Amino acid sequence: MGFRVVVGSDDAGYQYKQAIADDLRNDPRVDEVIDLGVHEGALTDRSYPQIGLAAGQKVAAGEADRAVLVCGTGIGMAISANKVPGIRATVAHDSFSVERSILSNDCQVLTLGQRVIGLQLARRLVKEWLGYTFDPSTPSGAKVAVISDYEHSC
Ligand SMILES: O=C[C@H](O)[C@H](O)COP(=O)(O)O
Repeated sequence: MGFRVVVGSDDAGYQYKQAIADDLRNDPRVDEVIDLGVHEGALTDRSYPQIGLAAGQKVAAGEADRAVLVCGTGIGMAISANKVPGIRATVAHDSFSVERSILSNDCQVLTLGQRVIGLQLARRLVKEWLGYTFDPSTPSGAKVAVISDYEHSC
């Protein structure tokens, strides 16, 4: 079974979100692309907090496996998605960080900054990101479990 991937952006990340959504729809590893907007790419009343929170909720509810979110820097999307219990989101603009975000940290959410990196790098990073799967039996699994246990205790 393939990935169900949420995509989302604010106005500042709209063009990259559209390109990444197209790539995902053509990727055989992806079963479903869920586009939470924004859909216009012009000024809207929804910005990174609304989209980041909605994406996090979708993943936390089990309605999607992962999310890739784009804003100007990736920072606001990461902060917003991380407010949803159970979500581990990070901005990552290089291959190694993208790899470790899955293999070390089991992040379900990758965020990118349209004002920070080029489009072709962003597209390549998403492609690489889909190739990694977290293994909870590795030493990293115990570390991520500390975070999950803390959340459950709150
Ligand atoms: O992290 C926030 C994003 O970069 C956003 O796209 C731009 O935010 P701003 O308009 O508040 O600078």
